[in-house]
Amino acid sequence: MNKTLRIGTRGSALAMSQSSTVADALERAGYATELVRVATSGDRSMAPITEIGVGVFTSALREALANGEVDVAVHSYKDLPTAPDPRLSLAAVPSREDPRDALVARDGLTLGELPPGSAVGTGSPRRASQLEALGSGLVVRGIRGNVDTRMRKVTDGELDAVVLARAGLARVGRLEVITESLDPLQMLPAPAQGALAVECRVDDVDTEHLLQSVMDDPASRDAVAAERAMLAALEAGCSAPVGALAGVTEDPDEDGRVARRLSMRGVVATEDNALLHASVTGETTAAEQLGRDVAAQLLDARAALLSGPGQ
Ligand SMILES: NCc1[nH]cc(CCC(=O)O)c1CC(=O)O
Repeated sequence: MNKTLRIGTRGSALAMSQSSTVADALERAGYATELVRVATSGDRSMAPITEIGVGVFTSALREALANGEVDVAVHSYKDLPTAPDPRLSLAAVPSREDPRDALVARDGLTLGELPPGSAVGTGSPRRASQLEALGSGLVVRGIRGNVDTRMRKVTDGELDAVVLARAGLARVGRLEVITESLDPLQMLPAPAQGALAVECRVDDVDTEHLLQSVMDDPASRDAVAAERAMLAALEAGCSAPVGALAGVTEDPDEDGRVARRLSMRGVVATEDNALLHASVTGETTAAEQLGRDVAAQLLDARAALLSGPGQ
């Protein structure tokens, strides 16, 4: 392929960093690239994410790709709607960044050190319900905006802390502001947090093969596939906040063959904000089924809870 690959990207610092990573990998492999900025409704609106809905950051980029304005689209995987777009192919899931959520707190404090009554900013119902479930008296405040806007609320003293994706801070070179990377035992990240989705048109097989061979990471792809399958199954069954994290380990068996195993945990909050957890382990070849198994366990636990004792 000797044409220049046009890579569609949002204009935010996070998006530019993500698309540059993809461009750099392609350039290193000997291909010419060009970044093309596409504005999205999510960038133009300051309304809470819970009101403007999923897909606000990704739909304009997907349209530009489907229309042929660009050849490649780079998304934060967790921002993509779970329904596949039949016009597009998920050509690559590059090696995932650290998926944990991160606390940025005043005076270097950790989550456990924040006194009762501390104001913690997040616009995410998933983060809010897991913070409240700690039982340490934290007061969750809704916030939005880019990384700098959110962190300024801590520097200005308006909030005691904010919770952000560690991957977002890593990508904009701000890891030093983190006062604690949150243990997934307490705070499960959003499904696919820290992963990128690199898409091309479904009929553009040359670009599809190129992206796959240059930057697909099967372990990241499988982990994220399990988490997203869990999310999709839960979306069908309830509208509650969802967290999930899968990991892939490679164990040589007795014959020296490498078995790739996937373990994952999931969490969902009930209407009255109790957390339900479930977990599963199995072969990576069944990644999506494993995700659906966790979702089924969570829906069963929720049904049992709602039907009450003795029924
Ligand atoms: N919801 C917005 C969003 N989409 C992707 C990231 C960070 C990078 C990632 O998780 O891949 C963020 C910011 C955040 O949640 O703090």
